Amino acid sequence: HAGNLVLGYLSGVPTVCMQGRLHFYEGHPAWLVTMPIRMMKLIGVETLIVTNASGGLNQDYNSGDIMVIKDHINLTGLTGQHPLVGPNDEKFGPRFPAMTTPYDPELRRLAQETAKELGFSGFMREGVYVKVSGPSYETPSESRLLRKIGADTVGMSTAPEVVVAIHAGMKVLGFSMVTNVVILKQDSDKTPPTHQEVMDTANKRAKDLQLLVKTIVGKLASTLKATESAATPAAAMLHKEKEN
Ligand SMILES: O=P(O)(O)O[C@H]1O[C@H](CO)[C@@H](O)[C@H]1O
Ligand SMILES: Nc1nc2[nH]cnc2c(=O)[nH]1
Repeated sequence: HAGNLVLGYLSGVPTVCMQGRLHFYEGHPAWLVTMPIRMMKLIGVETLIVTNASGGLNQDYNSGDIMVIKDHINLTGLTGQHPLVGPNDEKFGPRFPAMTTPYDPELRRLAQETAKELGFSGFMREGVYVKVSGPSYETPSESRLLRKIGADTVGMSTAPEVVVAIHAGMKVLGFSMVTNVVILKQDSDKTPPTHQEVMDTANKRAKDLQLLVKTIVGKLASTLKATESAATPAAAMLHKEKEN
């Protein structure tokens, strides 16, 4: 991961883009992993679009599919590594935030509609993402467990960032790209996952996901109050930059 924070305009909308993210398995505590989300909130970001690479637990899924995230299971959060543990900062949100609808239904509908227009329907899905700690990939028994509790894809990120975004009142849209189909059976003759496979599949599908996100952001432009004004600190900074 490049580790850059890129500020600019995407389809005319002031945008902050993270080139890479922090992960819990790298040794960072959950609150630090999600710090960039709070930073985005403070500079005026209203909508968060998250993407990830994941293993397909749903055996109908293929490598290269893009799943619109309908809901998540924050497994590490449920078991104690929750990003909001510690004193609550009321400036961001309440002590006990609801997580009933973390992924905005209107944005999900827009994503599916846009994907259809772009001819992407053949590889679009909608389902549930489960976040585990990693860094090891799952054993077949662990994968069957995750499938049984209702997950369609599995990965090592995203859910903590989304929880912090929802706590702070942001709208969220999420995409999970299936980079490998998870092995559910013991003694399978299928090839075990590798990070190289994950990166290769992600790179092959990257242009499609980029176009999808760019088109969605373009459609959102008319509804975002910051677009043509310097309504937020980030937008103000970018407007100034544009004028110079
Ligand atoms: O979730 P992202 O960061 O997209 O990446 C996924 O791919 C990596 C494993 O190959 C893990 O980091 C996992 O979480
Ligand atoms: N935990 C997990 N993370 C992934 N990221 C990409 N593929 C996978 C996978 O199979 N399991």
